Amino acid sequence: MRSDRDNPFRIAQEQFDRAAALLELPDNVREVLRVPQRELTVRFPVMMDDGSTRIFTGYRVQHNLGRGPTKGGIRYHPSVDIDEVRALAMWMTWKCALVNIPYGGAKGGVVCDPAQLSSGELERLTRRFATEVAIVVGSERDIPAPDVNTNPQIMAWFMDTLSMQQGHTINAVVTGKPIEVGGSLGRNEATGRGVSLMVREWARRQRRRLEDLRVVVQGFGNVGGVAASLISALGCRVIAVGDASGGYLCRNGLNIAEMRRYAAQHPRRLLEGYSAPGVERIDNRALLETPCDVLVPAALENQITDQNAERIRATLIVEGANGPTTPQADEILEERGIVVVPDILANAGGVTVSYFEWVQGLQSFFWNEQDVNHRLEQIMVSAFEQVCDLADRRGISLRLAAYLLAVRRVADANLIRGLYP
Ligand SMILES: NC(=O)C1=CN([C@@H]2O[C@H](COP(=O)(O)OP(=O)(O)OC[C@H]3O[C@@H](n4cnc5c(N)ncnc54)[C@H](O)[C@@H]3O)[C@@H](O)[C@H]2O)C=CC1
Ligand SMILES: O=C(O)CCC(=O)C(=O)O
Repeated sequence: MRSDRDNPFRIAQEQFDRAAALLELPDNVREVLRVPQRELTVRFPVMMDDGSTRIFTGYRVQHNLGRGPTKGGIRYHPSVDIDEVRALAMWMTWKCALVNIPYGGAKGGVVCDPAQLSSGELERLTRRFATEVAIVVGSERDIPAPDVNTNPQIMAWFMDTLSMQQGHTINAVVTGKPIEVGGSLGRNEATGRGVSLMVREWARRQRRRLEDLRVVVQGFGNVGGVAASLISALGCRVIAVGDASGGYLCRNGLNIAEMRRYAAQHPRRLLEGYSAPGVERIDNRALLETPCDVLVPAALENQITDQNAERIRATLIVEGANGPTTPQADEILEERGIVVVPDILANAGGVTVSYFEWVQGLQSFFWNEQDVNHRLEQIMVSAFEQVCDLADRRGISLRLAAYLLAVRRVADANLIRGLYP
C-alpha cells in the first residue's frame, strides 16, 4: 500500500492544485481537471506455457479529452496500480498541452513482471489486453505507445490485434511501432533526444560549456540509454549511469556506446556484470547523490524525495522519467537553488514524435529522419524557451511555469468547448 506522500496520483493532484490556484481557475474547472474523465479496469486470462491460465489486471485511464484524442504509453510492471496510471494519464494531458500537440492525456498499464514471462506469454498477454481495452482505444479516440517494459514489438502485436478485429490494417491506432509496420524514424530515440536538447539549451542559457558538464543518468532503458548516449555526443562527460542492477561510476567518463551494446546483449537488457577499467560499482542511492552538474532521473517515480533531496549534488535535474521528484523534494531543491526541468517538458520528445508517427500513419506519407528530428527540436526548444521565460518573469520554478502554461491551455480548450455550463 502506498502512503499519500508517495502516491503518484496525490502528487499529481497537488502539483495541479498549485497551478490551478495561481491561475485562479473556477472551482468547477478544477473539479473536472483534478480527476480522470474515464477509467477502465480489466481482468483477463492468459494461457501460460505450462498450460495453466493466469488472470492479469490492466488499466487504461483517459484523463482529459478536451484538446483531442487521448495519448499515452502502456507500462508493464509489478507495481502498476490504478493511482499510478491516473497520475501518468494526468501528466500526459499537461505534457501534450505544453508542447501544443492536439491530444488529451491517457496512460495504460498491466500488473505483471515481463522478466518472468516468455515471449509467447508476453504476446498472448498483449493481444488479450489490447482486446480488452479496444472498447476505449482507437486512432481517433485514444492512441497507446510504449512506456516502461514495453517496446516496438509489443506495439506491433497491439496494432495487429486491433487490425485483425477490424479486418484491415489500422496502423495509427498505436505509436512507437517498428518502422516496417508504420513506425516513425526517430521515435525510438525521441524521448532521450528531447532530454539531451534540454541539457544543451540550459547550458546555452547559462553560458556553460558542454565539455565542462559531468552528467549522471539513472535508468538505462529507452529514455536513459538514449539520453546518455546523446548527451555524451554533445560533448558532456557521462560519469555514472545505473539501472535495476545498480550503478556504474567512472569519474573520467563512461564508454556509453560500449555499455549500450553490453545491455542490449544481456538478459532483461541490464548492465548486470558490466565491468571496464576504472569503472566502480555503486548502489542506486549513491548514484543519485554523486556530485555532478546534471542529474537525469530516467527510471521510475519517487526517486528524489525529502529523504535524499538534501544530499543531491547536481546543479540541474532533467526529468527523463515521469514523476521522479516529489513535491517535498521540489521545495528542498528550490531552496538549495537546484534547477529542475520538469518531466512534462523534459520527456515530451517521445509523445511529440508519436504525434508525428500518428500524422504520418493517417496520411500514409512518411518523413525522413532529418525532418522528424528537426521538427522535434523546434518544438522542444520553443517549449523550453516559453517555460524559462515565464519562470524568469514570475520568479517561479520551471515546474510551476510549465504547469501554468499547460493547465491554462487545457482549461481554455475545455471552456471554449462549453464543457462547464
Ligand atoms: N519510452 C518513452 O518514450 C517514454 C518514457 N517516459 C518515462 O521514462 C521512464 C523510463 O521509461 P523507459 O526508458 O521507456 O523504460 P525502460 O523499460 O526502457 O527502462 C527503464 C529503465 O529503468 C531501470 N530501472 C527500473 N527500476 C529501477 C530502479 N529501482 N533503480 C534504477 N533503475 C531502475 C531499468 O533497469 C531500465 O534501465 C519512465 O518514467 C517512463 O514513464 C517518459 C516519456 C516517454
Ligand atoms: O509516445 C506517447 O504517445 C506517450 C509516451 C509516454 O507514455 C510518455 O510521454 O510518458
